[in-house]
Amino acid sequence: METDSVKVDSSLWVGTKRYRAVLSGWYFNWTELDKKNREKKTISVPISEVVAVAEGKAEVQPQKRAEDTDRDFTLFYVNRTRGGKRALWCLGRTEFCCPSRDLRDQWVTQLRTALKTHCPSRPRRLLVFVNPYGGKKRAKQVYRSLVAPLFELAGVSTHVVVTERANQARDHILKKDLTGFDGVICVGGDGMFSELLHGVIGRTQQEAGISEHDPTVMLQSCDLHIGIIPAGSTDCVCFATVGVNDPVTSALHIIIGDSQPLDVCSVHHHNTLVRYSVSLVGYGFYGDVLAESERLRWMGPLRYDLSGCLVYLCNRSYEGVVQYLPADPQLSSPRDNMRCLSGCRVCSESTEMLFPHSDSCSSLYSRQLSQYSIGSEGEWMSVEGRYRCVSLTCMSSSCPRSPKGLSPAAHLADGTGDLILVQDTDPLGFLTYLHRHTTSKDQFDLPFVEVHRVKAVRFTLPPGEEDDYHDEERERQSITEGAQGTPKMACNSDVESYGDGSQQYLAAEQEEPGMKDRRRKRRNFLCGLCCSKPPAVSVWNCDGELLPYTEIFCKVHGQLVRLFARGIEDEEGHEENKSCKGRCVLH
Ligand SMILES: Nc1ncnc2c1ncn2[C@@H]1O[C@H](COP(=O)(O)OP(=O)(O)OP(=O)(O)O)[C@@H](O)[C@H]1O
Repeated sequence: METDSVKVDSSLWVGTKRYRAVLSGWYFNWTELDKKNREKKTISVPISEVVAVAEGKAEVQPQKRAEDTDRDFTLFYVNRTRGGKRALWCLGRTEFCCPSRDLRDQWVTQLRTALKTHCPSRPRRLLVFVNPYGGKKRAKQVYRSLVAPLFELAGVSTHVVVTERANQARDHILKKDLTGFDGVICVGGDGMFSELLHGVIGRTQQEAGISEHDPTVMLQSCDLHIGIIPAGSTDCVCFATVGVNDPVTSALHIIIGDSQPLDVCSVHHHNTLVRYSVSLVGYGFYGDVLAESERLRWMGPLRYDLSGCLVYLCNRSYEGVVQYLPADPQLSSPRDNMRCLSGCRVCSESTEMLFPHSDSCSSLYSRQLSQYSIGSEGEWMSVEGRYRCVSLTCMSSSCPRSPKGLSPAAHLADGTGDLILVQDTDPLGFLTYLHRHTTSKDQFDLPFVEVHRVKAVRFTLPPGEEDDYHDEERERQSITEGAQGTPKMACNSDVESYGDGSQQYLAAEQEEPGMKDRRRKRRNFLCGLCCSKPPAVSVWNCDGELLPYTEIFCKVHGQLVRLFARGIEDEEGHEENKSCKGRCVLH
């Protein structure tokens, strides 16, 4: 213990037990004392994980009760419990009784001062978007009963918008005055997160005067943090960045101002930005499953299982040419078994490479790295084949069903993505590949699977296939046009312009009728169990949205956005782990 930094040290009572309490440096500790003043068990709470300090015997809403007994104060803090194998966070609460009122006041003042000093980056004001129709339609209730009371307790003020239409949150962030907000929060699923992601990135580029349509441009990193309160039917981004899908855990990460940088992949078709992705850009199996599940939307979350089975039974594979720009293999590899956990060493070293000129990156190591990166983009590789699926992911994409995820050793913030190529194989082989996502077996240890750590990927159709593709696309478009007039595709005429800079392909409400037709058409396009003519092309699944293009260019933008999260804590609930020597410089 650093005795010179001790702020307060006194005896306190918790219930009938006497403790020695010490506030020193970054920690508040209380140690039980027996009748002979011998020290027993110590409880230690980092100041960074203190949620609030209240005078008297206080309780969190909705049973709020604040008895201002002269000599008591209540400490609220992050407490870890077990939710299966994962660490859930809940609100810890301890009432302390001091020998005098003066001492109580001294404790409260010093604890609050320590909070201000050690936690300057906590959010004070948040813009919250609640999707009342996401998941099981419980988002409003989840927010009201589990999250809002915690924000109030911690003194975080909020402006809450209950959305009335798709893309309202994105448009709000792109167009409205956000002065004074420290972050934007979604209460919903991955679709809502994607809205916030597009809004925050678009707005930042708009303010920086950067064109998002230029696939070669270096995008500006976003300062406005994004928080996710999971309340959707798919909450993969939350699971992969926090480790659990639990509204209280997420709310506590937001309150204490955790900050997790996140790589984002931009997807372009020629010179048009199509979408941003953080978890999956997938062609073949994953695209077909999404297309089929859209058709079965009326079934609710069950549709994913059914469409997965149907598409698996269809046994399809597709031709494609995949070009990729490999990442530096000396830093990490998708098969090195280094899971990206909280405080990840690979991510923190990558920060120095991604931002070599920032103040925190002036080490000799970073200067060498920046020399390495300048003018040495690396050589593009090219492979052509017939694939069951082609997937690019910027994170492990773990979820409750697949705790290891699509690429178990992928990193959240190293500026790379993992490209997984599953060549055409027999149905049993492909089933083995899929099944291994749910077991501890290595899904890449199969002869028909390749995985590469990459910075960019380009997908095109082989020369002969293009004609088939254009025939199918023309056929689809003529049907769409017949019903709707001009088809809604991400061409320049569909691009909305905001102010002087940012342009985004605005997907949902405008595009919805056209997309619906294309999806309706895909009922034929998806062949069923006994198709006479298998389709020549699949469709891209980009974080749960169908893309209207087959030929795309994807580029990974390192640490483009920041989430109120800290990555997955290891099984012991500690930040230090095999791949991390300490708290990451990113946090
Ligand atoms: N008020 C609203 N009405 C209709 N759609 C909305 C509304 N608010 C948001 N949305 C859209 O609903 C979609 C799904 O929402 P969300 O991700 O919260 O739930 P989900 O259940 O996980 O989604 P999915 O049904 O795709 O699995 C989002 O893409 C979002 O754009």
